[in-house]
Amino acid sequence: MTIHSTSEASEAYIALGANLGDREGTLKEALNRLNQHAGIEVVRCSSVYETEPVGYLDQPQFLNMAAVLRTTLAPEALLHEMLDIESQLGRVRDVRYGPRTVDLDLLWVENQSFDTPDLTLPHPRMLERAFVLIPLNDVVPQKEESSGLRQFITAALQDIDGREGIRLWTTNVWDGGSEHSGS
Ligand SMILES: Nc1ncnc2c1ncn2[C@@H]1O[C@H](COP(=O)(O)OP(=O)(O)OP(=O)(O)O)[C@@H](O)[C@H]1O
Ligand SMILES: Nc1nc2c(c(=O)[nH]1)N=C(CO)CN2
Repeated sequence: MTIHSTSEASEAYIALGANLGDREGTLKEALNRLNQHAGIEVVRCSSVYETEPVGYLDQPQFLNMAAVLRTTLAPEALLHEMLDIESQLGRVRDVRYGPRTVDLDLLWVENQSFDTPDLTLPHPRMLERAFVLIPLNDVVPQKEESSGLRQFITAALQDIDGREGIRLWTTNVWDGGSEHSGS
């Protein structure tokens, strides 16, 4: 049986990236669409950073950011909504690690781990990628001892090669959007 929602809300951390079209506008629209879902509230956003492409190099620079959601959706259902929003915003999957109008990755959900063909949680590559870690560091509380996420980030930040290829784009990308439709 698949559980689509739970009555208790959980905190979920996501990464957003975009390197085609109106990158900043698409990131805002992805946040609006998440927040419009009755089971999802966007609680906090990082700054937006412009980053050099990693992995597949022959593509435009990305804008990357992270956000904290509160959600009553189970992780599989949340990922389903995120993939749906990627498609609505013109994401086409062709080149692995290649250009995209928007990429939404589910990084971490409190007290949850998954290892299925469709969902791995925590996200297996999040601690290797400065374009994920630096925005995530903005939104994870400095003194969060319970989940362990803060300790993982602090340790991983010490292992990455500084902030080369990562520039601040804007500190304030999202104004809260239109009303959240949940209670
Ligand atoms: N934690 C997760 N967050 C997002 N997608 C995930 C996760 N775990 C598994 N997936 C699966 O990965 C698939 C491919 O995702 P996607 O095309 O965005 O990968 P990518 O962005 O090119 O690479 P990467 O996963 O390294 O960021 C999705 O269809 C999804 O089912
Ligand atoms: N700078 C940067 N490089 C990438 C990114 C991204 O979001 N930012 N996403 C990728 C596919 O997951 C591959 N490479």
